Amino acid sequence: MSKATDAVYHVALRGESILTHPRWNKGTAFTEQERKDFGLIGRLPSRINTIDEQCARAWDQLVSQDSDIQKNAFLQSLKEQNWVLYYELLRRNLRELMPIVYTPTEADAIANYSHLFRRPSEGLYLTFTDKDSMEQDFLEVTQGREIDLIVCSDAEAILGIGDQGVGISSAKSVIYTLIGRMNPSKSLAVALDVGTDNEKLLDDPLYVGWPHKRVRGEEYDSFIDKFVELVRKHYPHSLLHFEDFGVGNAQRLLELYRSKHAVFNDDVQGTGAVTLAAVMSATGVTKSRLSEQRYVIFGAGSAGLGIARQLRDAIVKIDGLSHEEATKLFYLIDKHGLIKQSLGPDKIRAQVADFVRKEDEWNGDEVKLYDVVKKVKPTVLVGCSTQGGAFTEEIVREMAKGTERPIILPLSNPSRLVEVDPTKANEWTDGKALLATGSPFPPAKMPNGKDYVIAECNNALIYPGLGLGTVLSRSREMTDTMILAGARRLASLAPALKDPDDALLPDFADSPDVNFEVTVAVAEQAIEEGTAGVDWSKDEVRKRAQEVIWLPEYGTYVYDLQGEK
Ligand SMILES: NC(=O)c1ccc[n+]([C@@H]2O[C@H](COP(=O)([O-])OP(=O)(O)OC[C@H]3O[C@@H](n4cnc5c(N)ncnc54)[C@H](O)[C@@H]3O)[C@@H](O)[C@H]2O)c1
Ligand SMILES: O=C(O)C[C@H](O)C(=O)O
Ligand SMILES: [Mg+2]
Repeated sequence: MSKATDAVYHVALRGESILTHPRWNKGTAFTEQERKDFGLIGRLPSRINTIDEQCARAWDQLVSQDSDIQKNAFLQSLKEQNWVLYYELLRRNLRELMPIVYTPTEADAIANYSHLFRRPSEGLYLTFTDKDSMEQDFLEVTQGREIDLIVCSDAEAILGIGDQGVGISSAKSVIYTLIGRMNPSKSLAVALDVGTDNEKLLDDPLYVGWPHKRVRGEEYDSFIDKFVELVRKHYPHSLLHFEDFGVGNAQRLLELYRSKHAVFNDDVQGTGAVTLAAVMSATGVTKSRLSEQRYVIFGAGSAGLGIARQLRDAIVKIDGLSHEEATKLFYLIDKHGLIKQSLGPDKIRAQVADFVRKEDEWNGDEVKLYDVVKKVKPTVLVGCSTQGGAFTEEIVREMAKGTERPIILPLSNPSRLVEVDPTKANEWTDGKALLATGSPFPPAKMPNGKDYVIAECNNALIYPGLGLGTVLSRSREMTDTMILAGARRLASLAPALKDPDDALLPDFADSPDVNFEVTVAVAEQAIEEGTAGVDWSKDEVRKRAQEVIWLPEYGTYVYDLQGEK
């Protein structure tokens, strides 16, 4: 592992410029020598603090904030001042602070982006009206930087809260550093502002984005294409991560670009991968195979379809069923009920065509979730519908009649949109349900009085590893088999495999080590299948993965006009 503490950095910034640069600022931790060399003596109070003392001070200030959203804003401003302190504070308190910087609080931060706005987030804003100067604007922000990872969003479907216009979220790139231990200088968050159809934002005089209806169709496509081409031209080896695009674009853009560049759609592929790992873990508990399950997926949008495809492909690959046989195990439900032939093309998106059920199996127009559960007797029920409370007591109890250990994964975020509160699902199934949720929830009580830990089945548990494995192996593509390798590695680390009463997935406190393993698995697979741009042995993959780890430690600075800025 790299030891930043021993690292010596040559830095070309002095005085105010180094104190206001979040990558280089150490605040009161600048040493005596550094204060002399960088012109800081008169700019800092005399006492030199350790990182421990700085963390203690920042923690006291953090806990004095009244609400989670204020804590989120405090941490955001800490990030703008001092990356090492920010990431170290989060690293030390990962479990407690993840829900503040990420889901669920991040949903509120994005929804209130314009009102909480103090200064632009570090990152790049590309607005439709400035499309002609896009390359210049892109280079203005990126020039001279080595960038491995670009996280972009057009904010049309932010978690389950819908269209948020220009609410740039650096939360997803923060996770690459926090959990993936990636150097934050090497990632870039990009807001693609193509307008918004959110009337509340359009009517809000304080809205900071482009107050215009969303651009769609060819104009939208050519804007996105221009951006992707810039990424390909200037950062051909980068990973381009798409986040929270609308359902009409997520899968479509992924298919359009995935053979040309290493692109990744987190909501489709990351969610598919983490859910596969959760189901593998749960079927480990029930000692059954993936191909022996009956799957009901409630909400057939980006996440639902990604999950269905990922599970289906794993069944083919691992259990050897044919594509058709595996597809038949799935029942997808969207807002018009079960996806079946009679709904017709208006109500069935092209992407779900594979999963359309035959009409002769079903009567009636719109078949509701309860009726599907009653007839199909699913063993696995997944929620990604944005419909809080949709898995009612009646539905959960009906499911429990048809299977001994119902696997119930209500994945919609943020917390208030969860399809069923896991405590309730546990109660209604007498502690039999195997549960994981998209947002963090407290443990439920088992009938024997023990806690049942609710695993967090959130794509953040795996996407940093999927991304870093792709970047590390210099792959031009993130293939389905690379993703499958990452999901299988994650599943192999599930606590429930050791103790069936334990959580279905590893805790977020362990997520850095878990993602390290995923990174290694993805890179190994890329090398084995020939997608990688390197040819390393397994030992070397592990060694290289360790070498690129970035830790939030200051190191020693030497003032050097030729140094880094
Ligand atoms: N846990 C995770 O890691 C994770 C990852 C991705 C998405 N999600 C969550 O899943 C949810 C969906 O995300 P998405 O990106 O797929 O959004 P999406 O908009 O692409 O999909 C939502 C789907 O739900 C359908 N839907 C709406 N009302 C419904 C109803 N009453 N009954 C059945 N279906 C209905 C919509 O028609 C749409 O197809 C969000 O809440 C999101 O936060 C969780
Ligand atoms: O952002 C998250 O917490 C997970 C996921 O990407 C989502 O859109 O809900
Ligand atoms: Mg998302």
